[in-house]
Amino acid sequence: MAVVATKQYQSLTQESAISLASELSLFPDEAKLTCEEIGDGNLNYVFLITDQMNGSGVIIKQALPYAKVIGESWPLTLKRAKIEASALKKHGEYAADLVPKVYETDENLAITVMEDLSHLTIVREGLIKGESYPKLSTDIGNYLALTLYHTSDFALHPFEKKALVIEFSNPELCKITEDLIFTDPFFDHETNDFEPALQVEVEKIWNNKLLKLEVAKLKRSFLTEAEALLHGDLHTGSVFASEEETKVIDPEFAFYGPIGFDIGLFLANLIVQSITREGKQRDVIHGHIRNTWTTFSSKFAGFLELSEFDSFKDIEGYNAFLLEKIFHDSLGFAGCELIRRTIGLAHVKDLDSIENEKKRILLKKQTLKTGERLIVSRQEIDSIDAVIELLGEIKYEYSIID
Ligand SMILES: Nc1ncnc2c1ncn2[C@@H]1O[C@H](COP(=O)(O)OP(=O)(O)O)[C@@H](O)[C@H]1O
Ligand SMILES: CSC[C@H]1O[C@H](OP(=O)(O)O)[C@H](O)[C@@H]1O
Repeated sequence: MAVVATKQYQSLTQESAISLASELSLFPDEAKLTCEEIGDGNLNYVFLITDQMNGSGVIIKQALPYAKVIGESWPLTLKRAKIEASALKKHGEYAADLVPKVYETDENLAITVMEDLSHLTIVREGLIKGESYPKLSTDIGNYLALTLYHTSDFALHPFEKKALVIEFSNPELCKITEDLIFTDPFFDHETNDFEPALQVEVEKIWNNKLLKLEVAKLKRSFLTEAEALLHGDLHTGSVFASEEETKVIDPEFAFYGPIGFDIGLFLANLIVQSITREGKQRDVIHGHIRNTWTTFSSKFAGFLELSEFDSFKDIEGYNAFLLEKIFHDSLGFAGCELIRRTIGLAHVKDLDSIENEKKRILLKKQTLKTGERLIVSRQEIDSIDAVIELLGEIKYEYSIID
């Protein structure tokens, strides 16, 4: 719904965000509103408007006509705001408790007005501090099964599914992923960003023909397999949580793509945490890795058995084939995410905030190696326990850092 249809796009300030909140009657007349821009992501403004009378708040997220982290030299479509709001609503139809409520949207202003989740913590930040989120992997496993199944050909009439593929066509944001995850890190490209101490490892990646062949296959899958409406950027910075709640935010990269992509990105960001931890601290992350996959796969398998639109659902072996394909795809996509978060344009705080240089470089090398192994060996890795075993092999080298 266009709430202020006559408005031309202008980027909001803290003052104009408050005026907009009043204009949209988001608060009672007597409210005393304050505003803070809290966006720490790469692309958008996020304004938190709070009523000082009772502490209640709303979020106004606004897309800029360029990528915030780069500046005006990287123009970017404002349509991403509509995609994000529509994806939140579509995923909310199936996983209402796991996404923020959307109150208003306005395409001209490229804004989404949504539920304030400030009582929760961004999972990446919390995990770095050692906080634990007991429900995280069950909730994300369920979110993945619910959103990916219910937007797929298994659950939708073919006409409805293809209409959604059109609605969620998101070429500019997909191009970012195609470049930053599936291409640039594997070539000597100007967007790459890594410490000189990684030069030898990076050049090995650039010269690894077998690795590049497998990345090419994964990129092709991303480009061509319109399996389900993906979140499109499901890293631990896109998840808010507490001990009781989990909410997935920021689906502006949503589009119809391969199911394993969302799973792989989430697993990769857990794997980064595993790599940065020692001893027993790793077990909780390994538990989340295992439980994300087992929750997703058991729920998704159950849904497949009930599919209204899959004529082959009772053919022996077919559902097992689907789950195996999703698993191997997920591992490959996880590998690409691990490599791009280490040497590509957009890094992760889990690794970059490690102050001890020797340790940081060693862990980045481990991350690159793990990414490479997941990509190249994904078809041979036959269970989530085998992934955890592979992570366990890192322990020995890790113990020689200090
Ligand atoms: N609904 C929300 N409630 C509270 N804070 C939010 C909400 N959405 C985003 N934020 C804050 O803004 C930050 C950036 O949001 P995000 O959607 O990830 O932006 P970007 O698209 O720029 O990556 C988040 O890390 C979080 O701190
Ligand atoms: C210049 S976009 C880089 C990177 O940023 C996005 O993440 P987020 O919006 O969560 O900060 C996405 O991962 C892109 O690949």
